[in-house]
Amino acid sequence: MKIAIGGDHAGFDYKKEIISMLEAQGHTLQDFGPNSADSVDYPDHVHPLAASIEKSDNELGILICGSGNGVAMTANKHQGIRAALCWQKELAELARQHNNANVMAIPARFVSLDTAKEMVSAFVSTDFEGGRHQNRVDKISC
Ligand SMILES: O=C(CO)[C@H](O)[C@H](O)[C@H](O)COP(=O)(O)O
Repeated sequence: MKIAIGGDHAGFDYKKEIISMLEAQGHTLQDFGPNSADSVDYPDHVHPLAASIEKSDNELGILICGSGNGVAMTANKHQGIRAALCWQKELAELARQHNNANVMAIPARFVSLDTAKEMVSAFVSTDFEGGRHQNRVDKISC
């Protein structure tokens, strides 16, 4: 699967580890940065990531920052994005199963690297259930 990844300086260390894990799982990663732990403004990295998913260059997106809030707020400004803030595996699964989330936001300063990896593996391997959920997801885009 083609996956976009990005965030800000607070998620830089986790981003490296998650890229390695996903590539080992056979996925193709497009890294939207940042490329160091130097302080950055997350919208500069989130908007192009979100756009790449909207035009189907990538299927899913992973965003990593300190709290997860700013990257999620930014990504959800894009009509074709459904970004979910997740902090445990079950939320990552439900974001895909019930909400057909195409982006997951990870709060790196509040979850362990192992939890982040577990969430990402769950997110990219869980399918949308459709059915009753499809009607609800269709109504998100007012
Ligand atoms: O919401 C945020 C960005 O999506 C994060 O929590 C940021 O990583 C955080 O605001 C960065 O704070 P810093 O003091 O500038 O490192």
